[in-house]
Amino acid sequence: MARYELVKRSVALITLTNPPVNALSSAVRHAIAKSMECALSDPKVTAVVICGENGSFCGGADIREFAGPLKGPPLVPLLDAIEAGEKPVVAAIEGVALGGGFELALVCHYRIAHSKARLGLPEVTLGILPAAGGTQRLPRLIGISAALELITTGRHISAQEALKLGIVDQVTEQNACEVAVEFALRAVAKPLLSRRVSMPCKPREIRSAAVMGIKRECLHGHEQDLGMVPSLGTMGRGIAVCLARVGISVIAVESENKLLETGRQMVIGMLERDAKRRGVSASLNLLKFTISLQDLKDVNLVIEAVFEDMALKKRVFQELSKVCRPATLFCTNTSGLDVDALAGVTDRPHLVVGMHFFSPAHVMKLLEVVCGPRSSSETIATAMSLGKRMGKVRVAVGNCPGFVGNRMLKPYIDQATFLLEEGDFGFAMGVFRMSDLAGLDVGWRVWKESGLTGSDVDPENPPRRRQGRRYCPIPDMVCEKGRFGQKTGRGWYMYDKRGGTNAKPDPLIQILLETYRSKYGIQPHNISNQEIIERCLFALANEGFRILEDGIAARPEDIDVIYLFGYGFPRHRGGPMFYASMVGLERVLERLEHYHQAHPDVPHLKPSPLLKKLVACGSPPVQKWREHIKTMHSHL
Ligand SMILES: CC/C=C/CC(=O)SCCNC(=O)CCNC(=O)[C@H](O)C(C)(C)COP(=O)(O)OP(=O)(O)OC[C@H]1O[C@@H](n2cnc3c(N)ncnc32)[C@H](O)[C@@H]1OP(=O)(O)O
Repeated sequence: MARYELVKRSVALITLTNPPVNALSSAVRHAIAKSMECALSDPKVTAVVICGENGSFCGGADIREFAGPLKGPPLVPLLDAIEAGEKPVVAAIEGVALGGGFELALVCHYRIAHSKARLGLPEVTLGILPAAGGTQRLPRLIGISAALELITTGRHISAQEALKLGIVDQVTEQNACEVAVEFALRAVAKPLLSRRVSMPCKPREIRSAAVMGIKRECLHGHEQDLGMVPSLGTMGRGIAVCLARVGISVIAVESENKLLETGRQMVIGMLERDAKRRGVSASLNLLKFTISLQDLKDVNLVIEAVFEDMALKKRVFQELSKVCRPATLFCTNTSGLDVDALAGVTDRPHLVVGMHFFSPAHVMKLLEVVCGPRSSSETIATAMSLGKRMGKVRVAVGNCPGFVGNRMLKPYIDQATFLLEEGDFGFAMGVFRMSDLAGLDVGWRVWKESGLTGSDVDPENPPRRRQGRRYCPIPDMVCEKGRFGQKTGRGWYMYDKRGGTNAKPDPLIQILLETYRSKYGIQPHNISNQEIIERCLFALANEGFRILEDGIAARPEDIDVIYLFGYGFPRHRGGPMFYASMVGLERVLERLEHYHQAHPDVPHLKPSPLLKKLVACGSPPVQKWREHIKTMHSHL
């Protein structure tokens, strides 16, 4: 199903032989895998050429196998391995490269096409989507709009158009295979990194990881021992489960034997339930629990998930630097702290990266991979690839307070609380339910740390203003009453019990609001649904535009993915940035200008320069915004 031969003494020529169009049957995939193994392990081979017999590169999946179950090696890991290989691979495309065949060509480091060749992703015409990397690699190669057009129409393109788009490196009238062999010989000395379309850098393989966390209670109970005896908290447990269920050995670190036993039982229970649901056996043998940091000395990677406190995290990383091997990667699970400040206390800042999991970590799909300015490409690639292995939707983001998701949340929540201050407490769901679920004390602690509230701050001097801008102290007042949300059974709403989920309006909150408004002479007025939506969502999107300008997210689609998978943004709205584009950027700008004029002390309502620029350029569609953004984070 594939012929393997050595030509020109050093080029492995792999010819697919599955007539009539060399489709990727299970036997062909198997033969490609075997041939690639030979080529990569044979020291005589310096380069590889893949071509198809009888003037056809590859017609994609073998439609004759569609009726039966999938057999043989899966295509995606095979393609990834070709791309990641250390010897240049050249695709010699004659006839057709369609569907999976085109995806095979995309993982080759170079593509030579005969002038009569045709390429395309016709999956959509079969009612499916390209699922072997085409939807990721093609946009990276030729940009989102050109790729989307090809993916959504399924159109075949000529070799000339492929050359113009940047899909192929050369078009030839001669035998494409012979041209490709010569090309491969010249490619031997050239670096491969930039030729890998999906990954600018090869990730490390992670076989073992440690997960460590410190619960809040431990923070207060064992202050002297911080960093020396961490313990596994809620996030740590979820992360440990995610790792073990994909076959990675996990050392979970606990602070003391009693907690060790509780943690062990909880993780084992979670893994067993998960395995039962999936009809597989639980991988309990991969788990080890310890109270000794010394046990981490040989792990490939550590995911620190200690309590969200910078001083504590720094101490943990200092300890880890002493214990772990110099090559061990350090990941911090923080929801907004400075990843670079943590990297700075280690002996290996280039090996430090943020992995922001969302709670519960074994359930929530989203993972923000936070790239610090000193994180190496390999470190980022490894975190992205590990996230993929864990089944996460991963988005690489830059390092700033709150990263993307939580940074955008601030203006959104601010607007909701200002609306609460001004008018009707009318949200049946939304910000307040979400805050109750997340825990109101989380934001309260952040505000205290940033000097917005707390015993050092005089709330009346001046009232309802902090750091020169409008400030609503109602959330602080709720927290001061010990109402931290669902976990305490009381928050913005009341619940039937601690940890309960059945939210009911609480008359005490209504009284608190009325007292507050009368103290400050606020006349409540009805606020239209339209104003609520516009102020909250346009402020959210406005911060998204700022994030794009700052190079913290590479593209608006990334922001939308974060909001869809991490923050429950309604799927049918497409995410905050897509929603803004659907509403119309001109309207978003006009409304933000209107609200900023009415609330000049709320800087988040001031339209961002990027939004203004896009409107001035005629409000291009989302996929074109990138062309108008100057700052791009080097890693994203
Ligand atoms: C594994 C990862 C999954 C990826 C998804 C996919 O790859 S989906 C499949 C994507 N590929 C296609 O949709 C290609 C469909 N085929 C065509 O468009 C055309 O057949 C062609 C390749 C452009 C050739 O067209 P032409 O007009 O020259 O010839 P025919 O249409 O008459 O086809 C000739 C014979 O080839 C058989 N054939 C075509 N494609 C496949 C295929 N993918 N698998 C198996 N066999 C294929 C076709 O059935 C004809 O056979 P006959 O025995 O002569 O009838």
